[in-house]
Amino acid sequence: MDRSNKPSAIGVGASLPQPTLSIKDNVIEASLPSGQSVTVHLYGATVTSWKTNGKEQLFVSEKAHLDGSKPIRGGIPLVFPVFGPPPQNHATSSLPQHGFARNSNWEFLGKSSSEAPGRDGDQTDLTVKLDFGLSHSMLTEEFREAWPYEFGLVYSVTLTKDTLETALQVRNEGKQNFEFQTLMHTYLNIADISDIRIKNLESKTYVDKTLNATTHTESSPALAITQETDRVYQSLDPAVPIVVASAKDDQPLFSITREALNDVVVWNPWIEKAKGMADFGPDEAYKNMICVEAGSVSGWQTLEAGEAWEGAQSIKSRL
Ligand SMILES: O=P(O)(O)OC[C@H]1O[C@@H](O)[C@H](O)[C@@H](O)[C@@H]1O
Repeated sequence: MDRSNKPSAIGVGASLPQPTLSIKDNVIEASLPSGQSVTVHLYGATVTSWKTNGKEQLFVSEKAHLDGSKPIRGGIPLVFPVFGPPPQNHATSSLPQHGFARNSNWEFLGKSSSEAPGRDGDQTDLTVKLDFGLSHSMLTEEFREAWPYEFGLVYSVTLTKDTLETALQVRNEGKQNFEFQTLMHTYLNIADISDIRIKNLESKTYVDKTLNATTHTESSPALAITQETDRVYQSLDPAVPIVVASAKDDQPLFSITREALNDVVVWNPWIEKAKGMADFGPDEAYKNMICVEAGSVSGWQTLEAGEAWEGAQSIKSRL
């Protein structure tokens, strides 16, 4: 993941095609000349579409609320500063499930283009990065009271020829330390849940939220999803990709590497839970999604006054 943000040398006085950007009704869309595109709603800075070769790579529920009345059911909602229901007697206790980042209005900080060396020698691959910001003063009064810390978030969404990268920087801009959890709640679009296997989780410890949060060790080298699944895999090596592979030919459909996000949640609501979610639809759509969520959620990150932390994921898709 090169997020060095080198300014584009091409395009200055040259006629090479450049990334395009559109901003309409609080929705930002960027496209690369090679055809890939990404869409981000300012509500939650939620990535709601990522297309490569005209194919949608992210799942969004047909019943998702896109009007800012509810976190968006699909794409990549961002979880911060607490994952799941907040614990009692903690600084996050008064916040809603998964915190406030996914249900706050972010600001668009701008677009930057950069060039990466092309795969075939002298060719250059363009990338486009979109930055979004959220800080204490932008929160609703209710959230400001529930979590009264001076923080700054910068969320960067970078589109390359074959990857989507999302990076979150958390800054403590106040005088007191705070604790946080964060997670990129990625809904991957798949043709059929019975045709995928999740690899590189074998021998890893996980908490099974469908079994009273008991701890287990993964025995499968290629995990099939055959029922409601809600597992928090812990202490993974972020450089080892989590691979969602096709069961038919064992080829990767998605490959996810991370930086400083050592936990991975695997979630599929399955039949009954899907039916029970008012914003999930159609009912059968649980077959077309798998959430593989890179995060830092099994403990708390403590951020001291003036300090910053950064975590990131890079999702590569089969083109
Ligand atoms: O319905 P929400 O708040 O978007 O959460 C969806 C799921 O998100 C997952 O990350 C959690 O592990 C699940 O327990 C939860 O059900």
